[in-house]
Amino acid sequence: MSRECEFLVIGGGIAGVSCAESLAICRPTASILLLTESSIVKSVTNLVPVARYLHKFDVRERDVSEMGAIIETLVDQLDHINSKEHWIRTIKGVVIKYRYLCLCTGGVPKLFCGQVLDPCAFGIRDTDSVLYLQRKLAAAKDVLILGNGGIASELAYELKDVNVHWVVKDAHISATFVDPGAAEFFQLARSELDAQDSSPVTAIKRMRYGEVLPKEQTNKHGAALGPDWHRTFELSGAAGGADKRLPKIYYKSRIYSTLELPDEAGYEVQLQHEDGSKEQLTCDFIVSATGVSPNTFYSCDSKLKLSEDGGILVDEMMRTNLEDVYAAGDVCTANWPAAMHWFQMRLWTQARQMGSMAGRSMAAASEGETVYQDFCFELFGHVTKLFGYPVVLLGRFNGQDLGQDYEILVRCTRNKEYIKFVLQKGRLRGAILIGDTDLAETCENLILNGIDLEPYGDDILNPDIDIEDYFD
Ligand SMILES: Cc1cc2nc3c(=O)[nH]c(=O)nc-3n(C[C@H](O)[C@H](O)[C@H](O)COP(=O)(O)OP(=O)(O)OC[C@H]3O[C@@H](n4cnc5c(N)ncnc54)[C@H](O)[C@@H]3O)c2cc1C
Ligand SMILES: NC(=O)C1=CN([C@@H]2O[C@H](COP(=O)(O)OP(=O)(O)OC[C@H]3O[C@@H](n4cnc5c(N)ncnc54)[C@H](OP(=O)(O)O)[C@@H]3O)[C@@H](O)[C@H]2O)C=CC1
Repeated sequence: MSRECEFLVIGGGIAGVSCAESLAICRPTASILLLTESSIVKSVTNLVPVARYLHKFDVRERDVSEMGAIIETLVDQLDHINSKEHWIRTIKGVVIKYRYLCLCTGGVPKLFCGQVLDPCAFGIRDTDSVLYLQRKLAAAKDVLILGNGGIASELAYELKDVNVHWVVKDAHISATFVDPGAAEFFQLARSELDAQDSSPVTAIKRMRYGEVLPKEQTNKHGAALGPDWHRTFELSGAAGGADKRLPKIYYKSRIYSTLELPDEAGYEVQLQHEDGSKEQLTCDFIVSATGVSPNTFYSCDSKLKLSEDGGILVDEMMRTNLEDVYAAGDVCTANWPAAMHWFQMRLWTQARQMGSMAGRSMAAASEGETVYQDFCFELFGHVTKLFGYPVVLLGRFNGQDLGQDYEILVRCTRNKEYIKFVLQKGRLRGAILIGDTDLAETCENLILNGIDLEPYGDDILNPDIDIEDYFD
């Protein structure tokens, strides 16, 4: 069987859907085909500006058949690309000729034990993997969570009726997103508010995953989960007792070895601490929340250039090294001269921005027009929720790539807000805003305009001075 289209987009995650939607806007009469493994696709909805270039949005799950009249869809799996002759073949043997191809095949969990299937460890990516976690949890008393990023930070405090052993290689929690000060702010808030038996009151309304649960037969290899996914699933263990316990955190530690115990008694895990000492614990299983590897499990007639992290290298127009082949989202690695305030992180926002950029870029190429890179790639911005608090991360919020040559200014009000400014030569280079600070737009302006803040000294974060009025 064979098909033909002008634009072929692979992947029904945020990147693929944003790419197809942007093509449908730019080239409404062209034939656009979205090929995806799972019949549930994700798209952005309720886009709300938090600042001029920073948005928060919900992610909607819908059946691929609801994609609209302009975008054709096919549920199947990409198997092989023939870039010279401009066709691909799917696992089911369908050959699709294309003029332009965009690869948005996302990522897979990067396990600490490599990609080898290990019965004691698994990662979380899609609905399937959470259902697996749920089943394992039902009989578990002790769970080890390895990693210090988004998933570990969410899971460590969300599991109920189970002893959580959280192993992090840093000296503080949630190191991917925050600094030690903010980590302490979260931990204090968590223990104090848990003790009062109330959660921090923050209501960012977002769609919860599973509101549209994939049908059993189409459930495999779906797109990545996202905000609030853990609230949709009952994640309770079998330890009984107190409903929620604080996790036991092992700082500056790594897994040294694992050993399966007889009679399904779980695993004996040896941790190695930074000082070389070892510690032993027993757990039922390990959640390896140790990052993402780009998903490029398909063959190609010519070599796709990959970066060290396995991502498909793309230029500022989202073009790969192969003619008329583009890539976007978690599967790609940005390979253009980075703007002063932007860097890549595998996040929803960037999957959406890259997908849209790829769509615009392919549409322009098809009409012989020139487009320029979107302004969103000038400034890193991430809006999320951690430990119940709204979090905005801007620019080089943790001093990324600034070496030692920067200062930080912090304002913290216990259980309410944590504000950190990263300043270099008097200019704001990044910010962490936790709580309802209303400072996102001001910080965005200060970073982009590069205003010299030296004359204001520490007053810049003086609670009695309204810096919003000062600079807006
Ligand atoms: C548990 C979890 C929580 C997260 N929370 C947040 C958050 O709060 N905020 C945030 O910004 N980011 C979050 N992320 C990250 C975010 O979800 C991803 O960065 C984003 O979804 C990536 O989108 P994508 O379209 O590139 O990839 P994916 O969402 O992985 O989509 C890839 C698509 O490609 C399809 N596919 C793969 N291979 C093939 C093939 N060979 N043939 C056909 N189709 C194929 C898949 O079925 C899927 O539809 C979270 C991730 C996880 C796992
Ligand atoms: N709220 C949000 O925005 C959320 C975002 N996500 C996103 O989903 C994706 C997957 O999340 P996640 O798996 O948490 O990935 P992250 O990239 O967020 O975090 C991975 C963590 O694991 C650490 N790590 C890597 N390898 C090892 C190892 N062998 N042993 C111990 N620690 C290790 C990393 O340290 P180091 O960085 O030093 O290598 C890092 O702290 C990410 O793109 C993440 O950004 C997920 C959940 C929530």
